[in-house]
Amino acid sequence: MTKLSVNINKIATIRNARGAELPSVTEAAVKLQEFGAQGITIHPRPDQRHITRKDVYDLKPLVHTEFNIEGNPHRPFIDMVLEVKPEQVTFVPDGEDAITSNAGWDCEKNLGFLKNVIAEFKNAGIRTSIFLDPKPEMVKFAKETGADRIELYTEAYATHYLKNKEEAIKPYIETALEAQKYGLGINAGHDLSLENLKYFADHIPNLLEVSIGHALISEALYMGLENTVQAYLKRLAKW
Ligand SMILES: CC(=O)[C@@H](O)[C@H](O)COP(=O)(O)O
Ligand SMILES: NCC(=O)COP(=O)(O)O
Repeated sequence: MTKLSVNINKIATIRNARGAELPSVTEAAVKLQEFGAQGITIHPRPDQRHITRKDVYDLKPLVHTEFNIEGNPHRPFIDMVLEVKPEQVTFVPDGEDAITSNAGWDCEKNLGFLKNVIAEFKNAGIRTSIFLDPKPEMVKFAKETGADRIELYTEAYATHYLKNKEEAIKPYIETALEAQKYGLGINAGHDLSLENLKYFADHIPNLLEVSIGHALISEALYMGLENTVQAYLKRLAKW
């Protein structure tokens, strides 16, 4: 089964436009779980442009599904996540000024760094995942870091899906098979949508979790959050 973890960054983006509590990030997390979301993902960025540090702490007691915190493991991020103790932390090598995440890790170059960081989270009993481009040759280094899972960075798949979905999915299947060989769990995310999700989920073996935010929250403007979550769950169903 592939779990749907809803990324609520965009709820915080709208809230922050007015600086008050509308819409409420915590209420959205509660409702999304009622509507069937099997996890809540947040990606607090150093400039707190959407999710704030306060949100991270406020959400913790309200997420009874799976709490996934994503981010670049700088010291303040590491300390905060160790204190909050989510079920999963996902490391993303994003620059502070990046509009959104735009690359996976070079695990070979950053091997020592990632090993140390992952060891800290292992000691705390928090599952670790590392954001990875669809490059099969990177998987063996991802394994060496000690991570439990990889998160496939699906931006390239989403971009090329409409032009040639068979070609677009190929490197993802190859990377997933390599990850399976090394005993790594497989997550995926970035720009997945109602349109492109089913094909992805049907072709990636043992896809454990997708985290989806931008498209899901956008689609919910027209369909409502409950209908949208249900529509995503249907795309992931295997019957
Ligand atoms: C790692 C990833 O792909 C998502 O977390 C994405 O980066 C969302 O972040 P933003 O909402 O800041 O674009
Ligand atoms: N890890 C990916 C994520 O959380 C959501 O990415 P997006 O759907 O907002 O592009």
